[in-house]
This record gives sequence, structure tokens and C-alpha cells, in this order.
Amino acid sequence: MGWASCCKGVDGVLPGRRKKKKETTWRIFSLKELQSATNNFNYDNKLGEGGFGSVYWGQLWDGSQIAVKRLKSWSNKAETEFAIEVEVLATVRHKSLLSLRGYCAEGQERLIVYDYMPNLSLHSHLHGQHAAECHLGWERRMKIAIDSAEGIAYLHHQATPHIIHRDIKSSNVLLDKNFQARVADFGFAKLIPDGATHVTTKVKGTLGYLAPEYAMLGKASESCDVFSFGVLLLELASGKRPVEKLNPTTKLTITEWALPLARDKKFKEIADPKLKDVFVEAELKRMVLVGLACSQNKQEQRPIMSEVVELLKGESAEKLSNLENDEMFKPDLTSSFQDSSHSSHPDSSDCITEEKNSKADTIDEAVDSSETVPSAR
Ligand SMILES: Nc1ncnc2c1ncn2[C@@H]1O[C@H](COP(=O)(O)OP(=O)(O)OP(=O)(O)O)[C@@H](O)[C@H]1O
Repeated sequence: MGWASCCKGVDGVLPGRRKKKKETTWRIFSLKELQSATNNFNYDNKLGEGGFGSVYWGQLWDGSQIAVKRLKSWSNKAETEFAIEVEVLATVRHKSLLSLRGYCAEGQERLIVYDYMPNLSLHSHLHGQHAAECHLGWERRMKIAIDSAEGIAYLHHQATPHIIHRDIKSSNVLLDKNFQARVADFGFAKLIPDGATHVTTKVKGTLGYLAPEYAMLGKASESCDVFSFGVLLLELASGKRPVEKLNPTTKLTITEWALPLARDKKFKEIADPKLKDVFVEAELKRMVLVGLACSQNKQEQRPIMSEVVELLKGESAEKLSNLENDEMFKPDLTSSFQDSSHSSHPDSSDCITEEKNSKADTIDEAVDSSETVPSAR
């Protein structure tokens, strides 16, 4: 679908004709307005850069702060990313999803306007520019986990059609002024037709977060997001990156590192040292167990997002105890889990490029070489 045909308001009403509350509307921006809001896309306004373009901070005439994603260069691919992101954002609305303020499509310029998230991304707090400031105490981490799980559960179970995000990662979880999590970056999202269990597609996403069946066979389903979210939960609990480079030839995924510790019930050793032992042990344990259950290679054994929410909230003692007693947490299976994650995980490859073909013609893997995989630098 082209961008022009997808850009109706939330209820299919053209933006100008909407009569609902102001915060539920979005509109078309002129290039001039966005140039003036961002000081002509000044370098000093730049918030970050992703695979498809740069994001700038800006301020509108009414004083409200915005983030403007400016697509790097015009191409069919960029046009598709733009159309998907606008289409998805225009149809979803949830407290844990980043809201669309509008878009601009003038000449070859394609820009998407969002609410500005003053606390930037979860990634920046765990591994980036805010990491040293330690803003993420345990209570906040738990809330971020639950809120973002609810946002993804909404995409999987409530949005019509259902939506697979396909790029769940800590740099795509943004934090508002109250540290409320907002899942962002829907440029890779896939709309799932009614009744379909999965779609076979070009692989897009970020190394370290890709489910094996998706990375290798291009089978995208909700459980691929569950896998990525599991990695994110382990990242949130431990402060570690999804993949650590041990030496020039060896990498360790966060699941390979955390599982043996969880099996030995050494949850305190998993906790981020920045928490300085200040956390609720039962909650940390839940976050780790759920993270590992989500990021297991066996797709059919991963929970669905509504269960993830329930488990994280500690709403079902029975489900939690079933999870704790699951085979994967029994010590004797350590090697088989590790072996299978080693053998099927794409991170064992040293070849990290922005676009690479891991299976000729059928799999086109767009990866982020900028942030999540240290070895790619
Ligand atoms: N609404 C926003 N408010 C504040 N910062 C934002 C906002 N949107 C994006 N950013 C910042 O801009 C950075 C780049 O965002 P973008 O979505 O383009 O790329 P990415 O998710 O890091 O990478 P990729 O697109 O390759 O997956 C983010 O990491 C975030 O720090």
C-alpha cells in the first residue's frame, strides 16, 4: 500500500474532519514547519540514527516537543518503511506504544513526527549515554517490562489485523518523562491476515534479538517478537548486552549466559550490578524465568504475550510454578539448550553487515550494526 492511500485517521476519518479529542488526532506537516521546528535539521538537534534515517528533536510553534524521523534517502525500500510505519501507527493506540503526531511527504522528503520522549531509549539507560546516571532502579525496570509487554500484547492480540513488530529491542523502547515505556519503530512491522499463523518474509531485525526460525527460515510470527522480548527482559534484569564478545572468535548470547545461572538458582548473580543489590528478588526471578522461557529456541514452547504479561505481573502462581518446574530449568539439560542455541543462533556469524543475504534470494537480513552487537563496531 502506498503512503498516500494508508494515511487516514484512527477511525478511517481524514485528519482534518475528526471531531475527537485533540490527543487522538494526527495531521500532515509541511516541510517548512518541520524545518523550522528542528532548526533546519541541525546536527545539534539530532537524537539518534537508525537504519533508515536520523531522528531530530524539535519544538512546534505551540511549544510542544516532537521527534522527527527523516528518512535517509528516497528509495522503494524507504518508501515502504515509511508507509508501513505511518499505516501501523495510525491504526494503533495504546499507552505503551509511541503515538504518531503526523507525517510529511513533500518531493523526495519523507518525515514521520512523533511525541518526543524526554528519557530517550531503554538502550541509552542500559548501555548508552545515560547508563552512568543509574536512573533505572528496580521498580522502574519492572514497570518498563510490564508496560512494554502490554504494548506488544496489544499488537498481537487486540490490534486488527494483528501486528508483528519484528524489531523489538531496547533501542525501540522509549521512555516518556515519567519513564513510562513506549514501544516504537514500526517500520519493519507486518500485518498478519486473519487466521494466518505466520507469514514467510524477508528477515528484518537486529542481531542478538532474532528468533532462530525467523533468522534462518524467514518464518515471522508473534513468537518471533516473544523471543526478542525475552532477550530484552534478560537485558533489563542484568544490564548486559544481548551478545557479549568474549574474544575475537567467541560470542556469548545473553540466554547462554543466564540459563546456567538460573538453573543453579543464582538469580542474584544475574542482577545488574548497577542495582547494588536493591531489588525485589521474587520479581527479578520472574523477569529472568520469563525472559528465558520467551527466548528459548523451541518456538512452540514460548509463552504468548498475554501470558508474559500475566507472569510478569505475578498474577498466576500456578503458571509461575509450572514455569519454574519446566524442563528447561532442570540442570541436566544445560548442554542441550546451549548447544541448540549455539547451533541455530545467527550471532555465531562474524559477518555483520547492514544488509546481508544469509540464504540466497530468500532471506534478506537487515541488521543493526550500530548498537546492539559490540563486535560489529
Ligand atoms: N520519539 C522519540 N523521542 C526521543 N528519542 C527518539 C524518539 N524516536 C527515536 N528516538 C531516538 O532516536 C534513535 C534512533 O531511532 P530509530 O528508530 O531511527 O533507530 P533505531 O531503532 O535505533 O535503529 P533501527 O531503525 O536501525 O532499528 C533511538 O534510539 C532513540 O534514541
